[in-house]
Amino acid sequence: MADPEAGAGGSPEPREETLVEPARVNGSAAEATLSGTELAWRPTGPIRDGGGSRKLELESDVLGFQVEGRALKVATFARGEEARPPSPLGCGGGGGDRKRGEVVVEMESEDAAQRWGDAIRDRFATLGRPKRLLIIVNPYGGKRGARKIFQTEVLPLIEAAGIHYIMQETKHRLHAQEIARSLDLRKYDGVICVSGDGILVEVVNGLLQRNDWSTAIKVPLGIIPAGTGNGMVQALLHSSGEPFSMSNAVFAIIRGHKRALDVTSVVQGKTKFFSVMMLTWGLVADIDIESEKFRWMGSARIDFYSLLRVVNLRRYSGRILFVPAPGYEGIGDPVEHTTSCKSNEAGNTNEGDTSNVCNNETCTYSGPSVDEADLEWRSLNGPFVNAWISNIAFASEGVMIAPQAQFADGYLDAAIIKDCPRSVALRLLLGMKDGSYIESPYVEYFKVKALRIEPGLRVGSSTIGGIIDADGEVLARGDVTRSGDEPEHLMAYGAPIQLTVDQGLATIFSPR
Ligand SMILES: Nc1ncnc2c1ncn2[C@@H]1O[C@H](COP(=O)(O)OP(=O)(O)OP(=O)(O)O)[C@@H](O)[C@H]1O
Repeated sequence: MADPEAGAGGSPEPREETLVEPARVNGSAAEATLSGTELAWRPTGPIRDGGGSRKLELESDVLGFQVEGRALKVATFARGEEARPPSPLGCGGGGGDRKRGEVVVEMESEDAAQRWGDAIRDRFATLGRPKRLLIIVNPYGGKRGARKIFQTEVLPLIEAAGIHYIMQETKHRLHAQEIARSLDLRKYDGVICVSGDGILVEVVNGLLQRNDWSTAIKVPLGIIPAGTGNGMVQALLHSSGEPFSMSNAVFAIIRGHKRALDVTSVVQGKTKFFSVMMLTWGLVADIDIESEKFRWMGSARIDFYSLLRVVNLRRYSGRILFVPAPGYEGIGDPVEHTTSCKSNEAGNTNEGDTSNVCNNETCTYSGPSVDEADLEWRSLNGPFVNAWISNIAFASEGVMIAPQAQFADGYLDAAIIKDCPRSVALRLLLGMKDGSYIESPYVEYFKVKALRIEPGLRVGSSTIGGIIDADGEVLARGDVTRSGDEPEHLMAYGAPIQLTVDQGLATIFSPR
């Protein structure tokens, strides 16, 4: 029944009706109340099983519900206990793992149960929860566990939340990009990747290759960690104070909170790659990519190869040019004159709008509009040991590369390791666990609006260069000739590669 007092008190905001109903909650007589997005009940008869007054926040404690006859069955996913006693301060939550549970509210009539079901449905709608998802599963990523993760960790929660879904497995490299390029976005409230970070990046690139890229890129993206590194999930959960776990990643998507995400255009001539995480050149890229040949060692391969690389520390010559963010104008030296890495796109018919590349059939995204004349470039000169250029704080669960990075501040965080002794390089690698390495005098840490790498050769060699890797994809390689099974690299090592940021262009599901 409806509470006649609800909405009284002169509040200017239109308020949802408060529902109050005599019921049996998990078998005990109680008075149930639905007020705003809070479902509460207090016992009206003998208290059983230690039960007293309880409440659930629909937003943060509830996966979904079903109405069956007179019963309203609420699937809970609360921390610690199924539903918590009201806090004297009016706030709940706290630490601890979430556990699934069920609260059965048995009403006196089917009509009442139906009315409550409708009211809860309306209140979920105001929370922006997704109703239909496309879920892309990469059975090949990480330890080849994505299929199982989907079945055992994702599906039970998605089904309890009443979300309709289509699942599609990737069949080959760049398949997720193809899916994103052609999918009918009207059918979905989000695209979820059960994979490593690489598939998320393929989806972003696919969306930006569409004619309708400017609306397509707004589809909320989500990621469930099933890859080798999982930096994006770690960055999202850490920024909200949530521990890294599969269920926290899934529930973040179900709850429907979203945040804007910068997209970086990585450009060399006419070649483009769109990144949402990071680019690395030097020591870390060498460790990441070259250690592949020791995959048989399992996770020890990274530690083993890191040590090997530190003992035989490589330095790379070259230049890093950048347009500093406000507050970082003192880093490096001023540069008199630079020329853009961006080519004049043949067939670009949208003069004055550099966000589009058009030919006769298509009009895709080409990166943010930047007036080169307005930019004041500065530079750092090599030799360098490593360069990280990142939009998010974490490269993987245990590697914090850019502690001050923000998802949508419109800047990239650069952490440049200058020439240093081997013992320092080892300490810096260890300090990447918690981000403390950026305090070293051998590291320049700053934010940029744009950045250009002019990668040079390994110091002491007249032929060998390094590796440039963006979001796990090898963009350019100057160290070896490509082996037969390695995909063709997008860019040439040696020619400049430019990065510019489009602030908050994409959208991602996030716990907060
Ligand atoms: N069926 C498939 N067979 C082979 N490769 C695939 C398949 N599906 C996707 N891929 C490729 O797998 C790569 C890795 O994907 P993902 O990001 O999910 O995993 P990862 O664990 O982070 O990566 P990696 O294991 O390579 O470090 C992507 O480049 C993607 O194109």
